[in-house]
Amino acid sequence: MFGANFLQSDRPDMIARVSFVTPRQRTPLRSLTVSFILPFIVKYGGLEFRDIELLKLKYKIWQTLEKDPLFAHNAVTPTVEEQKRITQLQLKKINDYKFHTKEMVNSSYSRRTRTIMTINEAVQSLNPSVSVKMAIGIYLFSNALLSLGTERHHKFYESTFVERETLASFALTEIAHGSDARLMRTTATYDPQSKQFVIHTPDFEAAKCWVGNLGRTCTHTLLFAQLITPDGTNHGLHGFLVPIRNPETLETYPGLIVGDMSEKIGVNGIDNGFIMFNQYRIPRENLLNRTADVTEEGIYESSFSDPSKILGAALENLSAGRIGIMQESCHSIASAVTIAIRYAATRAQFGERDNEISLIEYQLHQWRLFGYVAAAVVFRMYIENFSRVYLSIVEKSNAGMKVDNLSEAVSEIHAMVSCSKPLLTWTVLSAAQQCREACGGHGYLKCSNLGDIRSNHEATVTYEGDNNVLSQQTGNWLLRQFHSARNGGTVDSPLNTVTFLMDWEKWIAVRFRCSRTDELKTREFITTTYRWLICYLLIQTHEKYEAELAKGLSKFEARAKSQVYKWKELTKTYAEYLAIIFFLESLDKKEPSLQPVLTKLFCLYGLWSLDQHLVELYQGGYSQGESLARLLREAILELCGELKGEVVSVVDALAPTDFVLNSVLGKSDGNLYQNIQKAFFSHPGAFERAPWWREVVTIPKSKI
Ligand SMILES: Cc1cc2nc3c(=O)[nH]c(=O)nc-3n(C[C@H](O)[C@H](O)[C@H](O)COP(=O)(O)OP(=O)(O)OC[C@H]3O[C@@H](n4cnc5c(N)ncnc54)[C@H](O)[C@@H]3O)c2cc1C
Repeated sequence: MFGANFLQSDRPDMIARVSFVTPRQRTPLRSLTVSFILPFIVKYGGLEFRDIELLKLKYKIWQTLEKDPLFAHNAVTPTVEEQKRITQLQLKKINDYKFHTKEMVNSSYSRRTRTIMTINEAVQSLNPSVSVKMAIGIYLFSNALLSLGTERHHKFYESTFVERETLASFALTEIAHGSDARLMRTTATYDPQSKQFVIHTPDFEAAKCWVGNLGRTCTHTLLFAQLITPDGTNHGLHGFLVPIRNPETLETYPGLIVGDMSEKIGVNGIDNGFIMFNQYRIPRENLLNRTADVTEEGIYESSFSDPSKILGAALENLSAGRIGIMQESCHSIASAVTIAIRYAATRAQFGERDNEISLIEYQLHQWRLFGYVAAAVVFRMYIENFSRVYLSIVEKSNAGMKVDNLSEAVSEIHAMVSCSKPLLTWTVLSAAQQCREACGGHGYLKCSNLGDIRSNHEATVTYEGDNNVLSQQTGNWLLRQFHSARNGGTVDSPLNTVTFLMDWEKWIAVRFRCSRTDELKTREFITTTYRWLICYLLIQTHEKYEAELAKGLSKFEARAKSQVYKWKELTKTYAEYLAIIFFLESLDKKEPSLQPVLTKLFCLYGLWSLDQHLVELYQGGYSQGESLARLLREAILELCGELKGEVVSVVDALAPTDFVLNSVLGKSDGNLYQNIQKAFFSHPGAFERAPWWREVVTIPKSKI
């Protein structure tokens, strides 16, 4: 049995033998290696033994939903309205299945969150719209109630997270302001007479928009508005719990103009909406008041009595959603490369003397795809390892336990997430495109699923922080650390990601000295080169920024003028370095038999990524002459060749079940052409005369 189906293997007698399937053999892919794959999935799929329960949960969800007709795949894209209806019904059904058991609800923060992430991942790979609906409408909202609200909001937490009776939304973005949240113009003015907040939208430019679940379905929203007290003081953006619709009729309340944003270029199951408030009143208690409150009389009070808890809460709100996006991205890239690699293993084109060979035999095809397979593996282990670290810090902080250097850890995690979400989401987007092209014309079929994977993933580069804007925050943090190290101060890096900057002079003095490709295919070469690159880009970015300031520009202008080739390159490089070091930490804990293939994948990812930085490596004098570029590229091609025999098993270990993968080109049975034929022949109306034929033919006039 392949990949994800291993829990129900029907061939326990299979022998571990990683073989390469040529079209001549056309052995079903199914016959490869169970005993190789089983430990590979359990261990290498980012799952330690103690996570087996989560893995079982994921399969339970997939198997349950596969049997439910509501989750059957459509051969034809339904209308936008129908997609919204099905998505909402699917969400309701998932809630009814109660995958979120009572035990899970009452478990530790870390356990609970990892279970939620597992449920979300399982659902995302089937219908991303449902998982986004769930992530915003249930998890983000209930998390925000816990971290920004107090006891008085607990009943909403119960009805959303536990009972699943409330579906919410998250309203921050406005028509005229998205990335720059400070300038949002929706106001919440306190009225001491009625003890209510009056929410108001001054004009259409201040209408909240893009709000997922708002267009048709949510009953409440978590609204961010400028809090204004009766003395006219604006206290900045605060979170409010705002009722939107009658839960029994789904009619919007008077005082609101709510609309659906119509068709998007992906995730059309989500009803993104816009809203304008006309002096709309909500009770004073609906302010989420953990960090600040307004008294009945209208006095603003800030309650930063326990800063460590507040920081922990802030960390959770900022980062948890983005970590969720990264986990979902790991699933999307795994599905995309599974389809393309299985296709490449079974599809043959050209050859000498009529001996056709599989696409996977072509070096060009390997080079196009294997880097993304390596990225899929490295990212999964990175995010798994990083989530663990992150959740344990938040858990300790929320439990009031002492966390060393909490505020520094919060800043470091924020910097890490702010560049990693861009790296992962962008890489997955280009992987989906490359995989689509690697499957040729058949990849363009809807039933390949590559188009849906690509379009549904695309919005992740924009939401929860536009990638280009978000990653600038990483640059701020990195430059601060570098500035301190350069001036003899300390580097605040409790997670140890840039402690090496304390020795920046040592790292920047390193020079390329290799003469054989073997020397490049090592963790030492890859990590050392990345450290050199980060130091070099820090110096370059710092100097550029200082030069712009020296010209008389403001800090804002100087920062804007230092983005291209400097700041942006720096944050991307740091994100790749993070993936590498977190992967290596996990690798060392894996079973020895898995380490050779994982090491090859690691080296391929590292060198494939460094290939994109050759300009800086030469520009900064890390190497002179042709040998660095030549050896690096030779090493990449060697690794592609070395991985050719193992890559099918690697994607089998990454792949979800066939039902979830939902691709005619990527089925695990390897019967590519039979599966395409089945899809063509079963397509509704495939063999029928066009129903509109009369409109297009010219009937010859009778000559009689
Ligand atoms: C499918 C989807 C779902 C969404 N769901 C929600 C939701 O539920 N709730 C919600 O509140 N919002 C939601 N959003 C909105 C989303 O969060 C915003 O679109 C995002 O924050 C970017 O803001 P913007 O669209 O205003 O882009 P802008 O901020 O206007 O950016 C436009 C472009 O300008 C660039 N740019 C901006 N500033 C700079 C700068 N300083 N330097 C260089 N370049 C810059 C950006 O990189 C971007 O490419 C959703 C969006 C989408 C697409």
